Amino acid sequence: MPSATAPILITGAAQRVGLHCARRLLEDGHPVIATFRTERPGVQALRDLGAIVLFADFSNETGISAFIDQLKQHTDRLRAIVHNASAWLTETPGHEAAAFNAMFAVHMLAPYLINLQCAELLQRSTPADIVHISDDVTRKGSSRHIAYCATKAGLESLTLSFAAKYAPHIKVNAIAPALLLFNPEDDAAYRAKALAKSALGIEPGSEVIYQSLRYLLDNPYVTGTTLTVNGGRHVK
Ligand SMILES: NC(=O)C1=CN([C@@H]2O[C@H](COP(=O)(O)OP(=O)(O)OC[C@H]3O[C@@H](n4cnc5c(N)ncnc54)[C@H](OP(=O)(O)O)[C@@H]3O)[C@@H](O)[C@H]2O)C=CC1
Ligand SMILES: Nc1nc2c(c(=O)[nH]1)N=C([C@H](O)[C@@H](O)CO)CN2
Repeated sequence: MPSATAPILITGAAQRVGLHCARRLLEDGHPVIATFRTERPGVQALRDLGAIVLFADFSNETGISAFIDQLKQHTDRLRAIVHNASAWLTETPGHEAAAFNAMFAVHMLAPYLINLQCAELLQRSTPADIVHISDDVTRKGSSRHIAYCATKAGLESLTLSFAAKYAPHIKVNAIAPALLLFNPEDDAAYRAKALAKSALGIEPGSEVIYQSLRYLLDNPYVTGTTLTVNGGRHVK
């Protein structure tokens, strides 16, 4: 049975994968602290389910530090931290640096500062985990999402470094999905092309990430690992 005292922090939980995992963690008996940036129906749904829901804008150090201060006013311990918040931005002409900085902040600076400044909260829980949500695209790069891919690759580097730094008390791992959920604006041609990239050829949905998260939380002998959840893109 999960600890009834130490909550699990999951970032970017207003919608889609983060919201699903927050709901599933609550169903499994974990107290949850969820972050949101934009008020969406899912935010109120999590409040109604008993989660502590905190505003967090990880766009810069000021916002990240403000969140950390707010978090520590709500709990003195954590069972796990799940870094799910993410921006999937392309290289828009004239806005490349802004996009890079935005994704560097949310994919690397926020996990880096939160992991450093909140480790004391994880030290008060046994077991204790950090999980980074990365992307299978780091395996080979992306010509259309260069900065996104680079910052997710940086997140996977943080996995290795923090796994070494925090062993043996805190396990640190990553999950690297490929296509999970289409976005509403994805047209039929894009969807067909994306599905054809994997051997299994499906849009699996968010549950495959919760299954992966559950494995990492429950397994006492896995750290410094990135779980590939990509439908077999690498064998296609
Ligand atoms: N969906 C997929 O097919 C795939 C997803 N992934 C990864 O899985 C994870 C979940 O994906 P998905 O659910 O689609 O993610 P979303 O694109 O829905 O983003 C999740 C949340 O991150 C929040 N966010 C973005 N930027 C910031 C910021 N600067 N500060 C605070 N919060 C921010 C968004 O907040 P707001 O509500 O304000 O926009 C959003 O609700 C991500 O890490 C993603 O990179 C990897 C491969 C495939
Ligand atoms: N933050 C996000 N990251 C990613 C998303 C998304 O919607 N939000 N979507 C993808 C795609 O599904 C891609 O995996 C399909 O080729 C990647 N990352």
